[in-house]
Amino acid sequence: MAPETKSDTMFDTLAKRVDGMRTQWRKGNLASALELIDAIIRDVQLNTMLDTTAARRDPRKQFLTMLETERRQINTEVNSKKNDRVDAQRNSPSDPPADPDVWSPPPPRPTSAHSKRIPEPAPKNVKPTTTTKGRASVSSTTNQAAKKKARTPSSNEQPPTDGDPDKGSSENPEGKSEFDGSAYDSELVRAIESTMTRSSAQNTSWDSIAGLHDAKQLLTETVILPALIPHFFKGIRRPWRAVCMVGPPGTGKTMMAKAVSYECKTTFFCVSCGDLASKWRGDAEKMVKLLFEMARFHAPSTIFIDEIDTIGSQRGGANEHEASRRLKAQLLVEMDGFAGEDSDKRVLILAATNFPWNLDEALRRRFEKRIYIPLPDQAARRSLVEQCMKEVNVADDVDLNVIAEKLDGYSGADIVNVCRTAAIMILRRLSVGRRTIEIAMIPKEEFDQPISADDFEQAIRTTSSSVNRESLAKYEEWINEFGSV
Ligand SMILES: Nc1ncnc2c1ncn2[C@@H]1O[C@H](COP(=O)(O)OP(=O)(O)OP(=O)(O)O)[C@@H](O)[C@H]1O
Repeated sequence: MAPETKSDTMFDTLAKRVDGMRTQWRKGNLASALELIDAIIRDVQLNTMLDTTAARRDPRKQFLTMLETERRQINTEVNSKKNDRVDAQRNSPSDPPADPDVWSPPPPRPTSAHSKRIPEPAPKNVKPTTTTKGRASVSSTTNQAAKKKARTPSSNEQPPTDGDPDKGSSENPEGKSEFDGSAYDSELVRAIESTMTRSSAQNTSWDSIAGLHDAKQLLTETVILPALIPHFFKGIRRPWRAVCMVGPPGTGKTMMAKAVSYECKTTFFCVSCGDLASKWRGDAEKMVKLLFEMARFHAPSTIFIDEIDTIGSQRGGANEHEASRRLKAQLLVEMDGFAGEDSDKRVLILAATNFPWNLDEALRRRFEKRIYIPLPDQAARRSLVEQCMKEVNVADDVDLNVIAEKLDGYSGADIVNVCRTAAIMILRRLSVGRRTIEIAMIPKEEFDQPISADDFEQAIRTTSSSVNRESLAKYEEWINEFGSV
């Protein structure tokens, strides 16, 4: 039997998540099933690990196709439920209207019918599933949705006209807004949809990020305060709309973007430019347009563009592909276009790059704020180790200040890695001289032995920092020249 690879393990984990999603689906928790499947699709799309060998490429693609087909089926169920509800309301006018903000679970269905309709998970040897093209729509439960609901026209009012800002949208019977993507290929709408996380599903808070006080302060001024005291952020004090985070890999740039979205309760769109530039090469320009359109529709929104350097690298170079050129041009147009919009349609762009020196000059200028997300300092390292170890026993002889000192030069992601390694050292110790079955028989309490200073020592020795020290000087040089805080 072939040895298990990392991508096998990953497929297994994904299969478990698919099972969880299907359980929600079976129970009729469609909103929750949709959120779960969105997250799975996004992770599969982002997870290049699943693509590491040519042999895996097809299963991954088929897995995605299968997920997308299921996603459409759930959406169809959502829509048919809405229609049922409308019909029911029409037929019994004396009934009080259902509260649109309250999700009422549908009656349970016979399991047999469902097990027939929902295909069994087969992520490892997925059978190809045919995709259907058609109109796709995106639902969201943002604050904006509630605002839109408040101004829903009555049935005898005219639908929005060309000049209406809600053009391209429609209201469903629950009062939640739906983005009408009929002008675009449904594949594109689905791709953007899978990058979107509803505000209620965000779970990264400021407190979960160790250190980075300056960056947090700037982003608080940029996004959180303008939402709280809009009267102050007018005219010359208008809030910043585009911030670029620059720094070594694994320092928390993505976490910062998620936390901003969480703290501000905005709809979060997370796109990787690597994906835009490669997977959607022919359509990347349209993708950018659609992304901004959807973000405006679901405003307040945060668009997080990772690896901005791969799309925004120096223009006009000999290697610049025509498609990349058009993609960049579209991004510039969109960024200019939304700059003057009112606060009701707030869309914040947060970008991240590990290679700021590759950024196109015009694009660099559009990011009004360019901030450095450095390696964690001593206090941040200590706090991160403490945070990582809060679920496990740490021996009294462990001095977290000493550990933090030894981790100088490590990124946040490296530190998490070291802590995980230290935390499983106990398993390595207990495994010595034992067969697998004997390890399985070890009483649970034995695993609860505290993690010792020696465990940390070994973990640090075997886990190197992923950050190249020479590159640190380069970041500092760039930020001194182009930084804006
Ligand atoms: N300051 C931090 N506080 C807490 N956790 C952190 C911090 N920095 C990094 N991490 C950990 O590292 C992981 C990776 O962080 P993240 O993806 O935000 O880094 P990044 O800067 O966006 O990396 P890249 O540039 O490679 O995309 C996080 O999931 C988290 O576990």
